[in-house]
Amino acid sequence: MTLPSRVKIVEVGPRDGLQNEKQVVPTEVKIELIERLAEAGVRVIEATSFVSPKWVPQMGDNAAILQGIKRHPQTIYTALTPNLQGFDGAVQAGANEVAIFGAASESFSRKNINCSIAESLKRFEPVVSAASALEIPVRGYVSCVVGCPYEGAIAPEQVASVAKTLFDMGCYEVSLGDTIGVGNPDTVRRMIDACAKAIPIAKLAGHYHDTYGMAIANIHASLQAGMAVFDASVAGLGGCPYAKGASGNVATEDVVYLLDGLGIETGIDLAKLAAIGDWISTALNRPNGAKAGRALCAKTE
Ligand SMILES: CC(C)(COP(=O)([O-])OP(=O)([O-])OC[C@H]1O[C@@H](n2cnc3c(N)ncnc32)[C@H](O)[C@@H]1OP(=O)([O-])[O-])[C@@H](O)C(=O)NCCC(=O)NCCSC(=O)C[C@@](C)(O)CC(=O)[O-]
Repeated sequence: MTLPSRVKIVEVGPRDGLQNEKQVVPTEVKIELIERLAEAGVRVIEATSFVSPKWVPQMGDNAAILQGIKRHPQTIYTALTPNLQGFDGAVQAGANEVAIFGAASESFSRKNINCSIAESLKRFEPVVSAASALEIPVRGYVSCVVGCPYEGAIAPEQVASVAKTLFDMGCYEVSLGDTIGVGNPDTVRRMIDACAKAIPIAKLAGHYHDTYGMAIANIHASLQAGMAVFDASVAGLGGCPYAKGASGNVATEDVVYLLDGLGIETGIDLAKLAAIGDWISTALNRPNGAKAGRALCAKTE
């Protein structure tokens, strides 16, 4: 299979990355992060989530973020919305796009959004209808697409079934989340192949956490399967509250380095991205999780 000539990167650092930070990250820092990412050429940024602040206090400043950012005219600013309450908040604050998030594991669904998979899918229906009435695109997520911290291995057919339900409901794209980063090129490829039987591969995205250092290899395997949309987090921000020692999403710098090397366009300026990763890591007082970012910054010191 020939690799795609262009890949869409969905930057999830401001949401998926920061939601796990123990310390409260000042709203101004989040806003600066989002603005700098857009300035570096990132065209889709998951800026925040409209979830219960009791569940995820770090995202409690969601409206202030969306209302406070200086917007780049070509960048889409998205937000997670688990229900109508979240959707209404996101729309009022000016989200260009929203995302609903389900799981392929019953136990994870209950821990994450306090309901079964079937209940979650029912709860998403009115969100998709309301979004469709306002012509707001909806993205779908499926978590635990390879493994679950509570249930172990997850069958590819189970992932495909949830992904297809989200797609049929009206999600324009379904992002497949290896939430705890246990996938390898083989298991990820089998999972993608099962999903691609149900949904066109062009409508699927890869969302790989890098807990065991497999994310870049999984992205390469996904490119070979024909996937051309990947979620990533600058500086590899994030972690998983359900897996001890888990690291965050694959670092955006590492993904762009790979794609640049393969001659695949992203529109993102890698040098600027590396500088952002260095800055946010310092601001959060945490190690920079981007290997390519660290190497590039070391060269300019
Ligand atoms: C889904 C709920 C809300 C259900 O939570 P619940 O407690 O079952 O909800 P409820 O409807 O019974 O409401 C309880 C309270 O929450 C409030 N509430 C209800 N909805 C909202 C809302 N939208 N915004 C703000 N507040 C809300 C509601 O108003 C009420 O407030 P009270 O009357 O007690 O004061 C909760 O479980 C929740 O917020 N979960 C969020 C979990 C989360 O954000 N997880 C991380 C994101 S998913 C992820 O990271 C995976 C992903 C996407 O990256 C892919 C991957 O890597 O796998």
